[in-house]
Amino acid sequence: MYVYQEEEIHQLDKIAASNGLSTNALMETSGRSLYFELTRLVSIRQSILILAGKGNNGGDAIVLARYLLQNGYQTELVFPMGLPKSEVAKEHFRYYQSLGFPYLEEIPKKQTYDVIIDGLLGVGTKLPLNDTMMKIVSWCNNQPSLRIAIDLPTGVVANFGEVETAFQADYTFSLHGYKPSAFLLPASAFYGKSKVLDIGLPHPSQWKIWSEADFTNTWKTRNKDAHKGTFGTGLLLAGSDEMPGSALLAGLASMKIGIGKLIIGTTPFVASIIASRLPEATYWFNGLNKLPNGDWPVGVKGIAIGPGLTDTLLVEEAIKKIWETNIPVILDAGALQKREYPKRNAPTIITPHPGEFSRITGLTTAEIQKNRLKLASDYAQEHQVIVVLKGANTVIAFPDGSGVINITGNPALAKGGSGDTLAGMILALLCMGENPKIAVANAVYLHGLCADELVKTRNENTIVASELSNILGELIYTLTHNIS
Ligand SMILES: NC(=O)C1=CN([C@@H]2O[C@H](COP(=O)(O)OP(=O)(O)OC[C@H]3O[C@@H](n4cnc5c(N)ncnc54)[C@H](O)[C@@H]3O)[C@@H](O)[C@H]2O)[C@H](O)CC1
Ligand SMILES: [K+]
Repeated sequence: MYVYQEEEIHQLDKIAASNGLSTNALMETSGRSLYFELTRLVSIRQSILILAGKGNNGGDAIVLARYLLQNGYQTELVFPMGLPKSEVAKEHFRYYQSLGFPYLEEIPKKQTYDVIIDGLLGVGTKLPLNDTMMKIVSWCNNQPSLRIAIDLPTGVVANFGEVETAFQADYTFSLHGYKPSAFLLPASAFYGKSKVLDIGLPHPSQWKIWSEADFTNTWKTRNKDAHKGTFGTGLLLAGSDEMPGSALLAGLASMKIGIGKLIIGTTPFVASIIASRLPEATYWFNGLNKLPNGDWPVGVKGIAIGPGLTDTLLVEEAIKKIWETNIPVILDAGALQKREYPKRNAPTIITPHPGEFSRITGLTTAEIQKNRLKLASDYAQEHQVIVVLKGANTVIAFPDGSGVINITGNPALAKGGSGDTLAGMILALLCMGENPKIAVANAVYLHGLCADELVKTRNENTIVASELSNILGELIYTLTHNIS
């Protein structure tokens, strides 16, 4: 499941056309795929209104209308913005007319329809919508009909989350791949259920949705001759006297996901509180104070620093020392500041929520939320770090420009401690020897999936972060017990 920005779709069409697969052919495939998808939702007795715009989104709608009419569906094709203007849509319109099929230029508003198809605007949308378009969209949204959007709901742009008014779709059938706005609020709320239709183009996209198959294909089972050293030693610098639980939550998550050995660098007070709940970890008293002197526990394969840490000066001193090593590091919570990152031969992973990303970048959270993919990706490439931008549909951007969108998770995660848990999960998978991209993607995926599993039987308000780690075992078992 890949994600494409507007420019990438236009580029792919151009390349296909110059190599012999015309846009006309792609439009035919799009309309035909839409027809087959639609017949799974709509019966032949239902009335269908198809709204076609002047561009290629309207062209897809014309092809769809032809297939529906050829197969006996009660279909009305309307061009409320005027007749097709794009050359390819014109070609399909000519063919449509040659078959004697009818069309209208105004919506017959006295009638109601079982289904309304939105083929008004697609990836060529420029906001704002003009008045006529606004009125049409509002009219559609007030109809009792099932609403289906072609490629994206009119009023939503492909790349960003901004929306004023948009077609409120029940279903959106996206062509070739998802568009970023399907994962960016408020736009994503207009998509309804979305599904990608294959139209025969290749997939050069660097951005994908992390799926269950991605998880199961990459999850490694433990070898029979494994010992605790096989699964790495992690150093967790976390927890302060005011926030002792952060160290516990991150530590629990690390151990329950499978790390071999965990050393928690924290205060004696925090250790005395949490050790009885996490006796499997070892404790390095005042590790944060000792680290700047170069006093290291041996054999550490990964470091997470920040959960529950408040002493910024101490954290910064520790980070300076960490920069001298080639140990993978996760900077979370109290370790997230505006900073430069030195060149190292090990991944640096930052895990900000939008507020923290705002602190790091100087952008407002509203700016960040509208454009999460691009901003995370720009930062990752500029600073050569892995950015885990948390929130609904966590975005993971890699330094090479590629990225992953996670679609597991729900509002149960909007609670203190869930970030600590995620940091612990990432630390463990890194230490267990996983490739950093996969480690981060799988940790984010599992973290969300734990919450999805819990809300199957529980109210989302009532779930606390430690419960995520508690169900990891069963969840991973269910996902992987068929893997040989
Ligand atoms: N590879 C693929 O995925 C394919 C997708 N196809 C479909 O083509 C559209 C994109 O078509 P394009 O002609 O580039 O853009 P649109 O149809 O979205 O609209 C362009 C048209 O609309 C005018 N316009 C833009 N904004 C507004 C506005 N706010 N108000 C009024 N009018 C507006 C603009 O000036 C143009 O005239 C894609 O989404 C798919 O549906 C193809 O089938 C080929 C393969
Ligand atoms: K549309």
